[in-house]
Amino acid sequence: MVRVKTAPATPTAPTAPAALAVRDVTVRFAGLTALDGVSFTVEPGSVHAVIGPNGAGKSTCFNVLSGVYRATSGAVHLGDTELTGLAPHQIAALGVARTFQNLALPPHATVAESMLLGRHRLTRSGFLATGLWLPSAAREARLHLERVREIAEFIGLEKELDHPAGALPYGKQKLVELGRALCMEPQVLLLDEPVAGMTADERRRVAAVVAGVRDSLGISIVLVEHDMGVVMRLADAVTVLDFGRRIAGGSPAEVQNDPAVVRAYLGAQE
Ligand SMILES: Nc1ncnc2c1ncn2[C@@H]1O[C@H](COP(=O)(O)OP(=O)(O)OP(=O)(O)O)[C@@H](O)[C@H]1O
Repeated sequence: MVRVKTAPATPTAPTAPAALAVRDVTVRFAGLTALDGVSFTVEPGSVHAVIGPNGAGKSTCFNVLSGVYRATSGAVHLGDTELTGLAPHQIAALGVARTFQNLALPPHATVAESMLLGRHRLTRSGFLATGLWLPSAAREARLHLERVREIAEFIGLEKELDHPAGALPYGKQKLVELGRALCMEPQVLLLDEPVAGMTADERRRVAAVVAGVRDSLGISIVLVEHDMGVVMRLADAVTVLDFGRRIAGGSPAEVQNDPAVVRAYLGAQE
């Protein structure tokens, strides 16, 4: 008998704004439990911060959401679509875009070119059509560039579109990185310490852009961030981790006054 192998169904992105649900996720590295049965839900169109002292498991959580780490157990869903175990590019294609803590911009590319990289998965024309400069490819390239321009305006970088991204001040380079992620037209944006290493002015500017992404574009944001000022001002909900466990969750005001959170942070200072 000939057996016909059926390909596993390709997951499809939810069409309506969907919640990102993290359910009972555990990650173990050779004897160390970096995340221990962590659950939380990122509501559509909200900023959800994941905080905690050093080594609490924030980066591990971020890496599970973006597909860099595979959960030992538990599941992550975007709406009805399961993300657990998918590769980073598949998760990105389903509408979950990330930025990097360290800059990941190509060294000589302009701001426009760097942001265009984010359009890659939305590009229909193949390399051949683009290389031969066929009218359909030219039309498509124009549309993508228009969108890049709109997003650059949104994040306040329209004047720098033709500048080499690598020559911009650090704060603006981080905005280009955010712009590149927005160019993917995500439903969820994962931000890994977006204001780390910035001046007070740069921090304010990035915080305003992130608030705009939520308020004007309706994109959900998962924010892993050490800067409590930014977290408290921006977040709609906060999940607090300590030693890989979720020790508290709620509004910024609720977690700020939670004795378990105060203990975890005071303990971390000892
Ligand atoms: N790839 C890995 N291999 C082994 N252990 C790891 C790995 N990644 C993280 N860990 C360990 O898992 C625990 C959680 O680390 P993680 O980096 O997620 O914490 P964090 O909250 O992001 O810390 P920080 O605020 O210092 O960045 C730590 O004990 C860390 O040493």
